[in-house]
Amino acid sequence: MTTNTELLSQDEILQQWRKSLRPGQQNLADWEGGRMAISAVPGAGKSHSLAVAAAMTIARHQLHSKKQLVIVTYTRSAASSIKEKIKKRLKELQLPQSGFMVQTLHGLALHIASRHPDLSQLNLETATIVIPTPSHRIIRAAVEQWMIQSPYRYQNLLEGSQFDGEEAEKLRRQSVLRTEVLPNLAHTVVREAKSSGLTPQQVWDMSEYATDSYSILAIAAGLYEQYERLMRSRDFIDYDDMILAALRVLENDAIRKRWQNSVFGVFEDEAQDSSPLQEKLISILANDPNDPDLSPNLIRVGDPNQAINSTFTPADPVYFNWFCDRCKQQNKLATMNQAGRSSKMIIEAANYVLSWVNQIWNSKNNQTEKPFRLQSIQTVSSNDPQADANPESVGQGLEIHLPEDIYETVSLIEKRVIELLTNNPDHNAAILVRENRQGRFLAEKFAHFSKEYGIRVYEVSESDRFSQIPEEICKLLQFLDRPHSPDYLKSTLEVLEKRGLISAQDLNALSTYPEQFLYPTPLENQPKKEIEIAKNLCCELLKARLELPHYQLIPYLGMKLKYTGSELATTQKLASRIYQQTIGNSSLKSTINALNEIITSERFEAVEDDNEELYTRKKQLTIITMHKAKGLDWDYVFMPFLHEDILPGSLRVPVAAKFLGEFGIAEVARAQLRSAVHTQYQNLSPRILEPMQAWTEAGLLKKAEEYRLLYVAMTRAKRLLWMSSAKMGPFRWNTFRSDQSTQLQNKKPCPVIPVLINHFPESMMTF
Ligand SMILES: Nc1ncnc2c1ncn2[C@@H]1O[C@H](COP(=O)(O)OP(=O)(O)OP(=O)(O)O)[C@@H](O)[C@H]1O
Repeated sequence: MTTNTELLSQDEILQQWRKSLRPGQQNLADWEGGRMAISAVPGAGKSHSLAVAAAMTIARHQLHSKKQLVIVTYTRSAASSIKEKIKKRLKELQLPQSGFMVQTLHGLALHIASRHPDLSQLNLETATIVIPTPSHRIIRAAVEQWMIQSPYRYQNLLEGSQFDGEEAEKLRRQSVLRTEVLPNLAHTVVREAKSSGLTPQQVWDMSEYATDSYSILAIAAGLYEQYERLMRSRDFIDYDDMILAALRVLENDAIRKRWQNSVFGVFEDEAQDSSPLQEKLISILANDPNDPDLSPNLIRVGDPNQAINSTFTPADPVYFNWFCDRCKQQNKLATMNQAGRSSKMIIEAANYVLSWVNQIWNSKNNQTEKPFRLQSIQTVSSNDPQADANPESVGQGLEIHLPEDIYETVSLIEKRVIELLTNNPDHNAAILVRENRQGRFLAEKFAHFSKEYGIRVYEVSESDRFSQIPEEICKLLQFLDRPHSPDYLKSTLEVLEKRGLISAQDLNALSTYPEQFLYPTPLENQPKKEIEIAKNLCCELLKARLELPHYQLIPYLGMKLKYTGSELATTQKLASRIYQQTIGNSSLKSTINALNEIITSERFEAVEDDNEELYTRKKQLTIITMHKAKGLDWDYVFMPFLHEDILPGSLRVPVAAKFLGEFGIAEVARAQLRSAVHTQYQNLSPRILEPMQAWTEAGLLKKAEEYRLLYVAMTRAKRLLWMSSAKMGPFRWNTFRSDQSTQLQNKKPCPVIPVLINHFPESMMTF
């Protein structure tokens, strides 16, 4: 492709490039303008062809800094990789590099908002960007405010489906509502409503259509309203505020036209992950300034079958699917269905899973969309330009094991990885897990690989764990500062439970009366063993508070939490930083304040942009979650612990919150908002589902997404896809201890395992 291009004319080079693309990819290169959707399969070369088509468009239309092509991607690393590809192509054509801009959606929004601070009302000099998780203090404060402002609704929740007025139960329910149910609800609805483009007032309006006894949507609207008020008063902004700020700028006719005049068109990658608000922003930019009814110059490329963020972000593949359907009616939908990444066997397995899942989505579920868009992956043609496209399978290509237990799983993987990476040191391998705890367990078991076999083991979630250290320490210090606060006691117990130091139990019951729990009188019944252990641990922590100077408390707590080597080092670093920061004003309170500041402002920087090349080095075994594996590939992919209770799993009502009914309020609110937005999108009046109906819908959406996650994971493999489902495993991974003290239980395999074995009998490796 790059040979001898100096001798060719620009037209000839463009022709060559076009020829180097696969049939589906060529649609992108042939685009002349208007709206277009490209629905692609995993490994189809979306980013590759988007970059080629972008360079061709820039050349054909002679774009420049005042008339640019805007390319939008979802992560900063994807943005920089596409940018490099386009630059290289333009260089070949000897064209300047100024006719385009590659941005993440939020980067683009900030770019627009910061140019017009008066219109965007966004002052980046003073504003702090926050990610409001349920435990974030802004969410907690919104909940407290709401409780004061809506005593009647709060009382109604407290009474739940039945209540006999008993004091201890009342206190327990208060704790559950204040520290679990309402923060979760606030977090979910703020995210869902805001990125769907709804204001608190619009959620209030929707709630008028609801008929449930708690008025869940009215509670949601109230929480959202409080959140917005608090954010404004503290000069905080969240990610959606950036997009809203850009949209406010573009409401101004003259400014909007100026922006539209400077944008030739917009190409969007990973379009299945867009929220309605994001779609709105790029559509406005892509519109013709003089005729908004004209089809916008907008290409959206995505794979709806790889939408795996919809249960924790408001992205929803339904919007991209609708966009595809709209384009299809106008003959503007193209598909990229050839992919060169995987061997034929792996492609067949992935295709089979896709069609089987859609098939079992039986008539009872026919209200919800099917999990997958029906498109099967095809192998590429024999003259495909991709090197080693559809490589030969290694072993059986698909190998399925049913080990006796998770420990046998470990030895099977160990044997296979050592054999494969020793014989093929240029190749790489990954174990894809559903939960971080599984990854931790495997990383511990394989820690000796590097020394004994020269195989590097790289556990990706390690850095995530480090970023939780300040928060965990802070929670414990708050408890030491005010041990009689039920909230602080509960957060401490949660940390201890998460770290496997106490067993899983109803923490609300323990924390309702801190005094009684910490210092029981001899008259009280002998507590159960697990409660005794929790109590003793808490008392030990309190004792240390009296005995140690407070600057030594942080390393002490790190030790008590059984942090390992590098975690301890991080704790030490944290301690010395806090020490520096609080010199001259050193007290437990100032330490907590300093920690709080680190937690609020730095989470944001810790996100994203880890170097993806580190994940795919040769002779390395990467241990990574299925979510994080998206967009990457390895020669050998291992997927252990495929059990039905996790994949596809099901939604559960937490025991502590059962007094509210047989549904989770946050999930219900989200499903209600979602269906209301969908009906509005289709210009109908909002349809608000009944709570049980919404709960069922939420459960189906979760299952559908889990199956898509499985599909994403399977399609990461190039030469070997190794899957297993052990017969015995832990009841739950988050309370599992790897010292073999946890009793294992019988586990049911993920339903696709028997289906795959049945269809591909030669893949079954356990006899
Ligand atoms: N026409 C082509 N010529 C040469 N190489 C290609 C072509 N199309 C795709 N490729 C190569 O195929 C590989 C996969 O492409 P890419 O990573 O863009 O796929 P993708 O569609 O983003 O996959 P996924 O969505 O599964 O992550 C890349 O190495 C890319 O360079």
